[in-house]
Amino acid sequence: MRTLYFDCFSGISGDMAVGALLDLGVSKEYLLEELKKLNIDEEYRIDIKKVRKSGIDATQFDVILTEHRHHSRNLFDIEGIIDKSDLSKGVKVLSKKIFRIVAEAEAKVHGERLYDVHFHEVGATDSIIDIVAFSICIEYLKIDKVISSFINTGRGFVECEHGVLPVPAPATAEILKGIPIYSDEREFELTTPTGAAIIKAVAEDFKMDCPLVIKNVGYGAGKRETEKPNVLRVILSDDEQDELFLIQANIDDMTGQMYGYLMEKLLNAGAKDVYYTPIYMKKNRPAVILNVITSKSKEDEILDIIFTESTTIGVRKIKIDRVELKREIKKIETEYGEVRVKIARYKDKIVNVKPEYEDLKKIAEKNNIPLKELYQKCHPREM
Ligand SMILES: O=C([S-])c1cc(C(=O)S)c[n+]([C@@H]2O[C@H](COP(=O)(O)O)[C@@H](O)[C@H]2O)c1
Ligand code: NI
Repeated sequence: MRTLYFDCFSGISGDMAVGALLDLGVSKEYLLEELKKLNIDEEYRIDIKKVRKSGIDATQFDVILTEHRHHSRNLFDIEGIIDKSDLSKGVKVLSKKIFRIVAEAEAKVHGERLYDVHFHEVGATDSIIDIVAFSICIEYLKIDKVISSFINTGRGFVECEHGVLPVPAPATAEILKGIPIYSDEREFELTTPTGAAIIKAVAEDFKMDCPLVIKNVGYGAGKRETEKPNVLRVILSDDEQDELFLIQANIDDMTGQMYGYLMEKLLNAGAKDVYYTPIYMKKNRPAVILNVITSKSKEDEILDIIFTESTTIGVRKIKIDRVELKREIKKIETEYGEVRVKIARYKDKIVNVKPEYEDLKKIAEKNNIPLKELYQKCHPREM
């Protein structure tokens, strides 16, 4: 199961949330392509760049309005923009959920009816883009569960269209009802109504202690420069033990080159291993068994290649378990330069050390030294 943990130690805003998911690995091209499906009657451009925040490499997501038409949109207008787009159903549902959370808070804070609420900044194009972009990114990541830390709201006062407001802003405070908040010494707004609505819409739980195995981390940059890193951190954990399968097929009518090509394609697509076993089939026909070890997550791609690049019309699938030694790759200096070695440990004891073939191959060709000599000379015992 894929779990995403929002570490809101520096609050959360719309652009930080999008920046963090991009930094985690959402395709920028995919996001920009999907956003084209949103027809907003205002010119804008999107700026996505890597920045350094207190030494941390983070992604900054910025919506820059290239024309300044003042928009006063209400929930009905915004739902219309989203519904008329060609965005996926999931993105539309989540985007409208986030906007409704803000609208309900606005209505409560100002004593208005829901559809009479006119958003201030959140109704502006940049906030619409932030919210829809976040929905696109979270769908792209195929997340099963979202957990968040307590929310650092910041403190002090903030100036906005309303005038000067206490932090958390009234709308933010309304949205964060029931959600654990805190503030540190930083005297400014760390969590905005958009950021609060986003985390409220997606997080199933809020806790500071969240044991998980980190698969990947992303950092979304906040605008302000502060001594503490003004970033939103997202942590992806994927506890799905990727099941392994042995896929087999008996083949007797392919040429050697075709077998070679098929093996290369399968390995390049991420098969854990590919090998052929010679057999004799009915009527003593010489043939091979194609053996492909693949993880479940790669299975579809592997099957595509087998059925398009081989002559087989059927495969056998056997679920297998595998016991693997802990491995690490270390770079070490040798007289010929840097060589990577693969180190395998069994019960914390090094049981195998092997220089990386590609590195030795480069050295052999560059220095005109026989490869076998390099394996002997560069064997880790002497390294
Ligand atoms: O846009 C809305 S609805 C809004 C409401 C309030 C209230 O507290 S009421 C405050 N603000 C302030 O505007 C900026 C931008 O907020 P985003 O959520 O659009 O990033 C921020 O300072 C809010 O406190 C907006
Ligand atoms: Ni307001």
